[in-house]
Amino acid sequence: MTIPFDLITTDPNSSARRGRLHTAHGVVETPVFMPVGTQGTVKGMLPESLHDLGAQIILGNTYHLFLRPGHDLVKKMGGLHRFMNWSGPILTDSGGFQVFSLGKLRKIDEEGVRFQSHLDGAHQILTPESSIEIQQALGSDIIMVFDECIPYPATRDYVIDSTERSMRWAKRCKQAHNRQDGSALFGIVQGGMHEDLRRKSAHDLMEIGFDGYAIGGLSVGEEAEVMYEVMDYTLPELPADRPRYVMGVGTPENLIEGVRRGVDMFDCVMPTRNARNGVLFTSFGKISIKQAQYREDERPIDPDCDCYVCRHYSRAYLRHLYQSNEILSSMLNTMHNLHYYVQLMAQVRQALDEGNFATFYKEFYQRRQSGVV
Ligand SMILES: CNc1nc2cc(C(=O)NN)ccc2[nH]1
Ligand SMILES: [Zn+2]
Repeated sequence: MTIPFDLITTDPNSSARRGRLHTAHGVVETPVFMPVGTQGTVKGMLPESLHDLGAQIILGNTYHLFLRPGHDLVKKMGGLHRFMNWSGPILTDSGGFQVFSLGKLRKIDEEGVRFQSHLDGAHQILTPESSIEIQQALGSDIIMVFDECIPYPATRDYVIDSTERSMRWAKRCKQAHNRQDGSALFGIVQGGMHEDLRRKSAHDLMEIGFDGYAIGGLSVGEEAEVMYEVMDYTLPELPADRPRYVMGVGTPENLIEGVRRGVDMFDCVMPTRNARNGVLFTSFGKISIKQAQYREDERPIDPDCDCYVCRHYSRAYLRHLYQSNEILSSMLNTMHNLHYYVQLMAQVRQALDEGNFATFYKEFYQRRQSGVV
């Protein structure tokens, strides 16, 4: 089944849109932030806690689960939903990004990518067909095509050759995708930071036809302004009645700017990875909890946050846990950061429902002017 996407409203003053995505494991209200669960777990979070803070859909990484424990084992255990006890929708990326950022001695050719596992050096190969097979074995609700996330910077010739190959791979993915399990297949726009190549990639994908469209190849070291430019000229090329997903993005500001330009879905390791490094997101900016200034600070991380952590713990305690390298430090910091990201999107959806996204947008930046309290 194609994933029916209801476009509910488009903001009168911008390209922001409110939508609803129907998946085999439930409905996803958009715009949405998807926590990353790389190895079959959102690090430090119980699935129930994820659900309680408002997470709707999570992301699994094909590269990691393929290497360990193996997609055959996960399938044998009933699929990723059952394996990790997450009953909501799961989107799996195709492995394209990780194989380039983690794999060793990669060799790319028309067939796919040969690499050595970062775990044990074993020689492996990922192809469009095997990536789809792995994602279907995992039981993914939203499957991503296998493509190359082009490094930045790259020569125009490299971008042209790589993007054309990724479009050929996208066609092979569509042919390999078995729709019987109710999963959806999303195409991924590449094209580097070149407007003409991005527009052509979008059109090539629409020729093939997908249930949703992602913008890949961003958040690879480019300036935020370049990221926004790519969104500005790529998003209007995509069909309005299909979900748009920007991969690997981003900071809270990136999410708000993406929403304003018409993005429906985001994923990023920033809230979870920063949490483990003691960096906490708040409505007025970021806090590095290890700083001595928080040693006797009895206030919550964010007075405007109603998460479990902010209702029960002081900055002083969270600093103590971090300094002591306690397991609970990662757990509580992650819970707060994910609550911030997920609730930021809930506030965006509410503003779009109430027709005051413009006011929300202005206030989002005003609160950050005041700086950390
Ligand atoms: C953290 N930055 C970041 N950029 C990404 C790009 C892709 C992509 O183009 N996949 N085909 C995927 C994940 C990403 N994460
Ligand atoms: Zn909080």
